[in-house]
Amino acid sequence: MSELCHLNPELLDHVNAATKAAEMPTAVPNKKYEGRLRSSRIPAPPSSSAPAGENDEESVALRPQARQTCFFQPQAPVLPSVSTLGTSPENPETICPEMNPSSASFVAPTHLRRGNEAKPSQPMPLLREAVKENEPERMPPLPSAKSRRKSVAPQESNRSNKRVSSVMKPFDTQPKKGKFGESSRPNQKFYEMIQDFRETLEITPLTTTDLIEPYKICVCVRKRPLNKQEINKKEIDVVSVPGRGALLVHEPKHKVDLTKYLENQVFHFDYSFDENATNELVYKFTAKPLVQSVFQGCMATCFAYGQTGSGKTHTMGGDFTGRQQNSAKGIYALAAQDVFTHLNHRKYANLDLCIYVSFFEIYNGKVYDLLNKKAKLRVLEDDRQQVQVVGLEEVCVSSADDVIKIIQIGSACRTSGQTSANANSSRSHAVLQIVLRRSDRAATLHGKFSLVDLAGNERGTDVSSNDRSTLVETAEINRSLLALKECIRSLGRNSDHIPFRMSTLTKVLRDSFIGEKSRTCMIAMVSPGMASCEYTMNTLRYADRVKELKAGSKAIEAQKEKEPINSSSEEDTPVDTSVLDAISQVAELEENVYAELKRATELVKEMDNISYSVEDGLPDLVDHSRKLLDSVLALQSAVEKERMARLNH
Ligand SMILES: Nc1ncnc2c1ncn2[C@@H]1O[C@H](COP(=O)(O)OP(=O)(O)OP(=O)(O)O)[C@@H](O)[C@H]1O
Repeated sequence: MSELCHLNPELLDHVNAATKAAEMPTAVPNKKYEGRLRSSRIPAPPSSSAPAGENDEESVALRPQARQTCFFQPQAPVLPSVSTLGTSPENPETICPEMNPSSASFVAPTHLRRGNEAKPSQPMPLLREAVKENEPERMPPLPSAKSRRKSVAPQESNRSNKRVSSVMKPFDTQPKKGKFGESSRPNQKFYEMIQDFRETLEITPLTTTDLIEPYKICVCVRKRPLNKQEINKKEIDVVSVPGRGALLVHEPKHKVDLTKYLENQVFHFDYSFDENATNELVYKFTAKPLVQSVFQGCMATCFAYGQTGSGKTHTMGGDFTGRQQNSAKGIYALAAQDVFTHLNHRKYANLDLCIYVSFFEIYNGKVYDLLNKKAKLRVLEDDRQQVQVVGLEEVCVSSADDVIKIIQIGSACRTSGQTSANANSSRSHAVLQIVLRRSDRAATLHGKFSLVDLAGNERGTDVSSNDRSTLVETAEINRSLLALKECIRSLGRNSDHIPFRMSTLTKVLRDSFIGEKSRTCMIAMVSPGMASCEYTMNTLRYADRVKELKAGSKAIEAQKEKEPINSSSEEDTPVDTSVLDAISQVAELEENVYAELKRATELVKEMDNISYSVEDGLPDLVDHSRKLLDSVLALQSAVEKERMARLNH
């Protein structure tokens, strides 16, 4: 589009003239459980013959509910205690365990014992296995619309459906309204369906006594509670965390005839944290094992990933009391405390280590030092592919309190000058690095822990309505998150090729993706509200992709091979990122031209000098003119590519 073409013809003339003058030839420069997650998606029931509007609410809910219950049976483990079913002060919507499913649509299997019942201990099978095994049985032919309510139970004749029918509640005795105390909330029906489903779940929240696995790549998920605003809006919570790494999203759906049903998507990660999990608990299973690895010489990285407002900063930087962030309660500070505990341990005393901290932000592919008034820094790669952030402040620290102060300074610097409406902190990646160096003259690197609060991943791909700067931001965020995923996947495969050059984020974290000494943990944060459902699904799919290729996850790979391929999977649908990539390319080349022009002003100053010698200065002029022309032509070509990409979009 012409308005996007920032190339000034005069600039080209200027460059061409300069080139001619220097007598040079013009040189033209020259990307579970549906899809991948398929096994865990509960597909929509076969299309009903029910006339739209007829007995809609009751009849509709029935079918999906029965299927959901069947689906979840095999994985219902026999587990110790239900805690999340209790009413939480933060989430008054949460159902009390003693509530009985009473909706006309509810079908609850008694064998799915509630957590407060006595159970034998038995490991929970992988959800995806359970789904697979029962897949043919969880979609019995549905009754006709008119007879639906009465005919469902007799039809439950196969193995899994027997279990379902054995616990069916008498429909007609059930109240139609106010079962969950609020008949007036928006999406009340979905709310009831979800609550009914939850009553079938075994809940096993992670506790501090659970085993911590030594993962090379660990991917986990954390659900935050509904916030005040969401509670005021009577938002419904569509995410359930049964524990043992499992998380469910109850996706509200409408059929063509407007009947409502849920698609319950199941994800399985290394750990899943529910809304009651504290930062300390999350820390214990995620970053804490990495601190130890750093003392053993590893390059460890812990990422907080998720949509804006999902809890990344709360997790990494600490929770808020009003506007005051409790920096001592975030993973940053908890890690710092552990670093000093290890440092003082006799096991590591002879290493003679010093601790350094740096804190920077990556916004639109540029690095800004948060410990030096957001000074813009350059990222350089040497011949040995060593990446340096030139001029980055590395502060020597002698206690965890020092680190906490640095976190406060850096966090304040990060958000300074921003209004909440214009906060770019959620559109930038914040990287806190805790570096262990030997106390020798060269301050030899021993280990490094990078803790990364990633930019919000909710940016869309609508290239028609947003302004250019938003598009550049979007392109950069998408690119860096894609690059990050690819780098972690390469690490998981032990691949020789790590595509770290794809983004500034992966460039500066290059050390973290190479070799045996790399350790990575990703905490995917999800918001529980129905309004965030799509973003939540995107977050979980991303995290699932990172996890699925974990090194040594042969069981998962073998399971995948057995699973049928669902061609409608969103995961497998290629996303057209061509426009955003083109925009991103233009932004990068524009920056190059700007840098060359700045250099030109330096040359002008030199020429102003009375002692300037044209003869001596000519090679510099030729060299610079050539570089300038190359960069401008490359920009011109990129602008043209962007125009074409937009036309084809
Ligand atoms: N686990 C949690 N428990 C209680 N409150 C939480 C939790 N997670 C997040 N919150 C609250 O939700 C709000 C948004 O969280 P936070 O700022 O951490 O989100 P974010 O993902 O970092 O967003 P952004 O990308 O915009 O920075 C904050 O008020 C935070 O205190």
